[in-house]
Amino acid sequence: MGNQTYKIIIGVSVGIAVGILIGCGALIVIRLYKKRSYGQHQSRDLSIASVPIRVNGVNTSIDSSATLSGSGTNSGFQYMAKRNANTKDLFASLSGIPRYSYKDIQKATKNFTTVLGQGSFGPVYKAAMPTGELVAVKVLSSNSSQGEKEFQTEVLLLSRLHHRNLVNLVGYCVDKSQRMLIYEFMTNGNLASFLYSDNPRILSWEERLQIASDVSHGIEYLHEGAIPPVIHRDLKSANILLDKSMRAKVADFGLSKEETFDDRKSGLKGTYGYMDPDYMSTSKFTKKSDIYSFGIILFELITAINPQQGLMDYINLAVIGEDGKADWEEIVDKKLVGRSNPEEVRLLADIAYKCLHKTPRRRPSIADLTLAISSIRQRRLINSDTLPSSGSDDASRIMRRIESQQVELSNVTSLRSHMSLKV
Ligand SMILES: Nc1ncnc2c1ncn2[C@@H]1O[C@H](COP(=O)(O)OP(=O)(O)OP(=O)(O)O)[C@@H](O)[C@H]1O
Repeated sequence: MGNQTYKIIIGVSVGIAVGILIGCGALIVIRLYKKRSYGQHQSRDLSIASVPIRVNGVNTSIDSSATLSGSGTNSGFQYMAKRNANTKDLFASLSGIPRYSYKDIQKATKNFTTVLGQGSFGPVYKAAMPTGELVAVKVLSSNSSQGEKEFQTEVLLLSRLHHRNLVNLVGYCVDKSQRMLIYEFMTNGNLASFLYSDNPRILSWEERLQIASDVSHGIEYLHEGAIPPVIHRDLKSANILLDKSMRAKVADFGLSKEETFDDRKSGLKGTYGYMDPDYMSTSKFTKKSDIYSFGIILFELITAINPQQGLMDYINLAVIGEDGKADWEEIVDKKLVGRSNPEEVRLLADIAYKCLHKTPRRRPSIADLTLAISSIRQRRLINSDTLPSSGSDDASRIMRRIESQQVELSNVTSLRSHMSLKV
């Protein structure tokens, strides 16, 4: 009897021990499996995030594993280039857009004679392709440290993103050490040159509203049309290009460059005057940082004051008006006085100001902004008989107020530079 009980106890104990062992083993297997599939999911996300895919219906999907090494210092192209010395073929197969030889471009640019501009990437030349199509050729300077990476980003991105408000990439050149990007030609150059240079051509209020609307559509496509979404990171008036009908397109994405801010090498990307203060303090760049930059562009359209030369001070002066409310009339571009509808200016400035909210999540989304801008334009169509509404008395009163604001602004700016000299 005692012996029987002893055997039962041993049997039950062995059974429990085996059960526990099997249970632990199963747990370990499940955890390992979960970890592996999470890792695969993460790396798939990374590869997708580094290569946005357009949603225009054309099947341009590429093997995302080709870009897996896009994270870190090696881009997908570099990784593939190591596996295959023939980089030209790789670009062709990955981007799906035409590749040209150096000789083709040399001929099309008439040996690089007509310079359209100079960016941090290198010079931009005008060219005529054999089909007669006019294009702009961006030549990557050999001393551009960020250049190769930016070049690859631009080709990968732009070959997938197509929208009427984005500057189209129509070709590229990879020929020995030469790297060039070929874009559709934008006859009227960049928006900044209309606002800040001695350009005699004045942008009308209607044109400014149209430009605001075009840009918001371009950003809306990047933020909400592309899968996964694309954040531009360097929205500014110099990156808004105008075609022959003064319709605007967003340019230069993928080419965001390392810039120093406040003379400190910070690794922040973007351009001083357009950078979201929240991004500068957290280093976290979101769609709402693009919204901030778009708000600055809207204020540029309203005021024609350069963000790198006191635009924010100017805006703040208007906000601390006598009654504590913003007085946007005081900051409108002098060239628009008597030629714009003050109510429309106020509506656009209110929208722009919301984009600058210090808390990113309280800034509007690009879809909200597109809608708001289009409602100003619709309102304009409905009320077209009654515009412009400011009479000549009104106009000279507004002009005097703008002038006094500008004096105030130059006082603020000189006080600031005086103080920074002392520090
Ligand atoms: N597709 C184009 N059509 C016509 N002109 C162009 C085109 N692309 C660029 N340009 C001209 O060349 C200039 C330089 O362009 P690029 O994009 O290289 O530099 P950026 O945007 O002005 O400066 P950064 O590179 O520092 O941001 C532009 O300001 C514009 O005037």
